[in-house]
Amino acid sequence: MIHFDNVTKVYVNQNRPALDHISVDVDKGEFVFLVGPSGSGKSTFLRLVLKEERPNSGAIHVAGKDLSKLSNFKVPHLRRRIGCVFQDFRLLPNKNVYENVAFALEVIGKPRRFIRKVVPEVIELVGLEGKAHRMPDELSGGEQQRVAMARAFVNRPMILLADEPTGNIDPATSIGIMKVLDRINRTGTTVLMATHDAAIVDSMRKRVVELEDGKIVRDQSRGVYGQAY
Ligand SMILES: Nc1ncnc2c1ncn2[C@@H]1O[C@H](COP(=O)(O)OP(=O)(O)OP(=O)(O)O)[C@@H](O)[C@H]1O
Repeated sequence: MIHFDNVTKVYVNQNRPALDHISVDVDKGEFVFLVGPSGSGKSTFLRLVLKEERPNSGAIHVAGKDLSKLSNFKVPHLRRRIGCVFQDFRLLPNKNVYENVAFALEVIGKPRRFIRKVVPEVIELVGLEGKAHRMPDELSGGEQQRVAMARAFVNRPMILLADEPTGNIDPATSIGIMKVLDRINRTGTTVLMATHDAAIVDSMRKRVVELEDGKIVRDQSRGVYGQAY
């Protein structure tokens, strides 16, 4: 589903590569944690998957497509098939829960009847039933992140990228967020989550890919956050 072959990314005006000869394969339906210190290249990895950045060398395939051969006008199509969740939720503040989720489908031209059917289903999947008419500022941080996950998932993406989704959320609430991500993963969506949250990584026991200075220093199935010596 995601295939990096000897990928190097050096940002303009940086002498050190953000990613340095990275090769990794993520299969369809996998759940992978991307861990590593600040600046190790996690966000760069996610941006390359979305073709928000281009590598200096190496090849990237996402869902069978060679991103270097994907023309600019096809990039939005790729991004439609990849849901994204961020640390800071990024909800539309003047739209309620239902409208925030529905908007993701409206902008890609889905019919109203379809939207009316699937939005309530996804709101229920993330555990927000009964809160569809709340505005973002009437929700807790954990609830806002559930809305962001519903919005990312409502179009049934093949991949969900999550960049520090529990970064602004207390530990007890984070467990609920991870249950939702796990539920999304169980529908067959490949989940790639960059995180510093050791407790979450240790409790989930999923594949862990660790970056350090742009290099993969560990790739462990059913892994933990820190190195298991
Ligand atoms: N747009 C950019 N321009 C120049 N350098 C950048 C840019 N984005 C990231 N970098 C550099 O690339 C390296 C990797 O950064 P990246 O954001 O991928 O790390 P990260 O592991 O996601 O860090 P964090 O955990 O703090 O989010 C760092 O040295 C960073 O300073």
